[in-house]
Amino acid sequence: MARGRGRLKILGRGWSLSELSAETGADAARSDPPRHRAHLLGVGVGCVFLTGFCELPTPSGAKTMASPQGSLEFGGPLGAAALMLVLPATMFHLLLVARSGPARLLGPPPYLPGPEALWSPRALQLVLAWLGLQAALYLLPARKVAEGQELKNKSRLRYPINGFQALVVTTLLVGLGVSAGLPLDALPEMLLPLAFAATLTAFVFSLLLYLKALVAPASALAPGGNSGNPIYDFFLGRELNPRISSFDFKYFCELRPGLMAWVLINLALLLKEAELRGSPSLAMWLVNGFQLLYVADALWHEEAVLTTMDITHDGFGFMLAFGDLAWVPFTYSLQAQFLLYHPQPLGLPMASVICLINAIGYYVFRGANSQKNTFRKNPSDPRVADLETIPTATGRQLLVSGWWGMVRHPNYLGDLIMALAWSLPCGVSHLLPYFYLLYFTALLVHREARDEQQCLQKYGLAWREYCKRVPYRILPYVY
Ligand SMILES: NC(=O)C1=CN([C@@H]2O[C@H](COP(=O)(O)OP(=O)(O)OC[C@H]3O[C@@H](n4cnc5c(N)ncnc54)[C@H](OP(=O)(O)O)[C@@H]3O)[C@@H](O)[C@H]2O)C=CC1
Ligand SMILES: CC(C)=CCC[C@@H](C)[C@H]1CC=C2C3=C(CC[C@@]21C)[C@@]1(C)CC[C@H](O)C(C)(C)[C@@H]1CC3
Repeated sequence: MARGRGRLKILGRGWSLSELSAETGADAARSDPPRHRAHLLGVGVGCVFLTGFCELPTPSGAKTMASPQGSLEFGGPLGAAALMLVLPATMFHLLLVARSGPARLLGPPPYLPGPEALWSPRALQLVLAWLGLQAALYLLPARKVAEGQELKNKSRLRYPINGFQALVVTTLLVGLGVSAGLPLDALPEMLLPLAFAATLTAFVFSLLLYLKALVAPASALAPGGNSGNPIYDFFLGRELNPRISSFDFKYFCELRPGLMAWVLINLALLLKEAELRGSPSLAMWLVNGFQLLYVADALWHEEAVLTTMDITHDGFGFMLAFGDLAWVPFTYSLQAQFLLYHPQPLGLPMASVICLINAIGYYVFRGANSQKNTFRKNPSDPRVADLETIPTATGRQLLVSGWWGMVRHPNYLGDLIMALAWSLPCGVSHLLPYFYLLYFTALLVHREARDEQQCLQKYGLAWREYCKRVPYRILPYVY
């Protein structure tokens, strides 16, 4: 099947963009008996179980703390262990299925990749070089230094606000690289080994973070993630704001390497499509444009991330390290991956409707997030001073009109509307491009429940009053 200058080659169990017809080592590896890989998986699972479920004593010198909820989140150690296997497995499943002919979300993967298809020293070098570049940009002088929320010891950490600047410099560097012959269009063929290298990096990084937390003072530990169970604590993360000098690992990872890698992968998929079919499709343009807007917006409003529960409440462990470094770039680019292998016709009228849906979603998302951030920074700011509020015993107030009087999480609603707009350009013939919408709904429903729990603890009766005044959580009159 040949179109444009490039060629899509069917590999029987999947699609390859390779121009070479010779069977590569990776291809050959696919015919390995799955028995061997099942054995390896078994050994991996065994290790996790051995180290985590024997209720090992708390590592010497470690300070343990009960979760403020009194119970463990994410299903405790068993849930955490399951998630540590299921999340990477899901990511690899999606990467394999997106390039397969049938592209069935719920079917089996087209083949089980062998070690040769996953492991590539070059991919690991690329991942480490990318992290190094982003770390260097993080250290550049910032236009502003922001203070985080007050910590247990009453101090506040300082954070550089130069994420957008890093995005601009990265764009310039990538542009220069591509015009000098950097083969960005080779990236789509490397997604599997890159995702594996990113997962490995996240795992090793989480291990180092876990060890670092053993010597951290008690005041530096997160409210969750310090149960004493190594599996659970490794997953959730023990230290709240792990740093070396002024370099904050969690803040760095949350916004920069993963989000920027996501749009870079999208761009590589767009370039590859242009090479194969003469020009990128309208659907590919929309997906690239919408997601670039989302990432640029996050970096432009970088300071706002300092009030999210990831920064203020959650420790930095495998969940966030893997989420930031591997899950975001390799699964959030799923729609663009799908479109490269399954081109979808999209007319202008439908494209306009989809743009409108994305614009509505963005309007709600940005409006709600900015209203809360403005209010939290300065309640007498003229843009929010007229809004109705409920006082709380902590001295802080809760908004009960404006966006936050419509539902208790209007920002989630806007985000979900955008998620729908990102899937629609992929048509309705496959469920696969709607994975993000389904996963994101589950993530936000769970996140909303965690946040409610935390707010109830923080604000007590005032929160109950807020729930009475604003009865719906995310979708008015439905949920
Ligand atoms: N794309 C992705 O993968 C993800 C995106 N997101 C997005 O990140 C953004 C941030 O989400 P998240 O950190 O979960 O939570 P929110 O930004 O919704 O923050 C929740 C906090 O806001 C404060 N708050 C709640 N209600 C009120 C009110 N009525 N008045 C004033 N303050 C209130 C409380 O904190 P306090 O009172 O202490 O200020 C509460 O803990 C969202 O837009 C979400 O959609 C989130 C997760 C994943
Ligand atoms: C399934 C899994 C591995 C879970 C880990 C969850 C993480 C992927 C997400 C937790 C909170 C996130 C946020 C964003 C990206 C996804 C993660 C890391 C975010 C940076 C996306 C851009 C937004 O504008 C945001 C800055 C508000 C947002 C913050 C939370």
